[in-house]
Amino acid sequence: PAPTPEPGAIPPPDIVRAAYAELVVTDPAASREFYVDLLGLVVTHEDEDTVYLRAFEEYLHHSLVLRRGDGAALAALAYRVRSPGEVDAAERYYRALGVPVERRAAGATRGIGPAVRVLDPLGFPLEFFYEAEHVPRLHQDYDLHGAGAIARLDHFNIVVPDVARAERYYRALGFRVTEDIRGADDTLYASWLHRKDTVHDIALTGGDGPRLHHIAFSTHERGQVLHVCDLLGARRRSAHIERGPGRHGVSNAFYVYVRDPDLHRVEIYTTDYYTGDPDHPVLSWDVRDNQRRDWWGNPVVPSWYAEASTVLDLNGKPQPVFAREENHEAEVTVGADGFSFARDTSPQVGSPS
Ligand SMILES: O=S(=O)(O)c1ccc(O)c(O)c1
Ligand SMILES: [Fe+2]
Repeated sequence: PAPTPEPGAIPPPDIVRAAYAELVVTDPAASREFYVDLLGLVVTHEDEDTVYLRAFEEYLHHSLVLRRGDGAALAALAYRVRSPGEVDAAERYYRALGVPVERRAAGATRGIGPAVRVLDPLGFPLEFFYEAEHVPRLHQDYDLHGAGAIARLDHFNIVVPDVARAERYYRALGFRVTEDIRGADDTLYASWLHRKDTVHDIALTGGDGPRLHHIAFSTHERGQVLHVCDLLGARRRSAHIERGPGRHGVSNAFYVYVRDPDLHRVEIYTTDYYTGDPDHPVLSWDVRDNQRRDWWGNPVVPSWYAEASTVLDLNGKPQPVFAREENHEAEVTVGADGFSFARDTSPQVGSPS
């Protein structure tokens, strides 16, 4: 079981939201072209090995760092905490869990203040910070926005072998579950948890892990998601589109997934829903419901279930991946994509009567 502290032993850090990801990329110039020229993110700072990117609504230095390395991987998922003291709280909490913990001086990552990096019990390199350099917010610089203007980073999605264990760990960190996908035998296939008042800051996808499934950016409107797709088509780069566009069942968000030059997966996502009241109810889906992952019942491409990014430890070493022991979602559903039934019981078009 995940080493979670006795309730009330050491309080977890007060986490505000998912704030930035640091990805290792093998060709920063190719990655820059993808994230800037195709997705439209803004360069806050760059040197020959590193590019610091942000979206138009963001005033912190960056929400994505691309750093040159030999192998594509996740170097860190960073959460913003509510005050400088909560960085110390993060250090105390994770030292009590007995996992690797490193203090980082201001500037260890350009634009970020004093921070703590940990290798968490799930095997993910997490960073907790408060202070960060403010840079101009471009939310009304409409002359700089493309028609697909990305507003902000929204969430991380990680692949973990044991979703229930991971969910316990994140709930102990103060995250609250908004939606999940369960089997008839109560197997937990996926779970979405939040700190900010949207559907999630972190999503847990059952599979061989630790691996990074995707990072997601939000736009304000569905048309902006569609423009990203149209722009990729216009540039003859449609091969970057992996899944969608479509409407999610879980979260109700409109989405598309693209793969970057290193095959890191990025979701462009919009119009999920408010989750800020204390009694916000959990929405549970049946794994056999073929509208759970796409509200229109469109198939989930196999690569979306199977492929994910390698995760590094605090010394930059790729983490071993452990096989999921429970059922894999892609295998428990039947039919074209493994779907078995829609939410209603109307006869399936084209299915044998
Ligand atoms: O495919 S799902 O509807 O389960 C889904 C919902 C929200 C997400 O952010 C996501 O990546 C996937
Ligand atoms: Fe997502």
